[in-house]
Amino acid sequence: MPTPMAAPAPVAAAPAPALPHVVVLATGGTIAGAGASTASSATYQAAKVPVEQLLIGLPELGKVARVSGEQVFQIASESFTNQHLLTLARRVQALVRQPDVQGIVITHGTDTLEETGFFLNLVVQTDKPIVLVGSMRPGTSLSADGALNLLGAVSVAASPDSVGKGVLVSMADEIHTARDVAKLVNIKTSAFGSPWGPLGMVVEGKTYWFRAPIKRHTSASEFSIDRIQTLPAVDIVYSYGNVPSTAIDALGAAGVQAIVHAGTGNGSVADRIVPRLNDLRGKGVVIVRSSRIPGGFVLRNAEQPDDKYGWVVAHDLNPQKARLLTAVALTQTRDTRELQRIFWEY
Ligand SMILES: NC(=O)C[C@H](N)C(=O)O
Repeated sequence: MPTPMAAPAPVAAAPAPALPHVVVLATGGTIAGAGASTASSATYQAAKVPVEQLLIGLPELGKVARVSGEQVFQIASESFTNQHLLTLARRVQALVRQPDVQGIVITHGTDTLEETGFFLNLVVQTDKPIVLVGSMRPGTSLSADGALNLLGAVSVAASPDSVGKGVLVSMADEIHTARDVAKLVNIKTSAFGSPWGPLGMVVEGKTYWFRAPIKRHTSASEFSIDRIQTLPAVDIVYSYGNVPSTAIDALGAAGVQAIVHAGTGNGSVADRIVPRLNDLRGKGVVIVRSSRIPGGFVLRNAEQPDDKYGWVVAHDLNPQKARLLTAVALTQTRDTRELQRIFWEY
């Protein structure tokens, strides 16, 4: 007769690990937009839907994180100012200092999303994930992209694998470093790209990584929002055939601290513009030579004798990112060698 088997000892179910707490900071944009009909995919009002509604409409978020929301602004991103950047960075810095917060998601209009992301990458001191996300279609549209993008961004912010990778941008299933990414296409939902490729992908709430950022950011940055009260005036002039010096002269008269020249090709500068920039350089204005071409990078002392003129080159940063790095760097130094070191390192 077989001996009866002892009844298995009851196994106490291991308590499920607590989901990470991710704070969604909402700033507006199309991801909070509303159109008149489901056919309105490009005609709509941005910055209409409050953060509570965005989160309630996406119960799937509860499977990847404990999510709380906060409305920081409700604006279209083309209307962001330096003051908005400073206010947002201070709020993000305060939140990442809280031990009960594991990650931050920022919903943002796509038009200047890359600028805000890069600014935060430079000045927020943390290893915790900070992820920016937007959408190209309002939530009222057929095939709206915001909900899946938001779920992806919260998943990235909640993932331990995102720790220490700096500020990220999650759009259309891709994960980019905010340092590299730019809006390259309008209208299409695959609007964002990085000249050196995305870092990874987020699919069904799981992240897949293929590379990591090499440039200095967040906790390895020498800059801190705690030490920045205001940003100095730094503006961009765009170059093209037949370009006059009108814009440069006006910026000089307005007293800007630095001019980012969005040059043609390898940051080339028209012969009649060079002396105008050097006049301003002589008065202490910092000149940063960048390029209007997405991809590639500006070589020092190619096209123009940067050493002789005391100009700085923007490396591979697009003009709008070069503006931000110049402004942040100018809060610490006006020395052009130091500024150039900063452009190589960030
Ligand atoms: N797709 C968008 O979000 C565009 C909008 N104009 C914004 O940047 O706020």
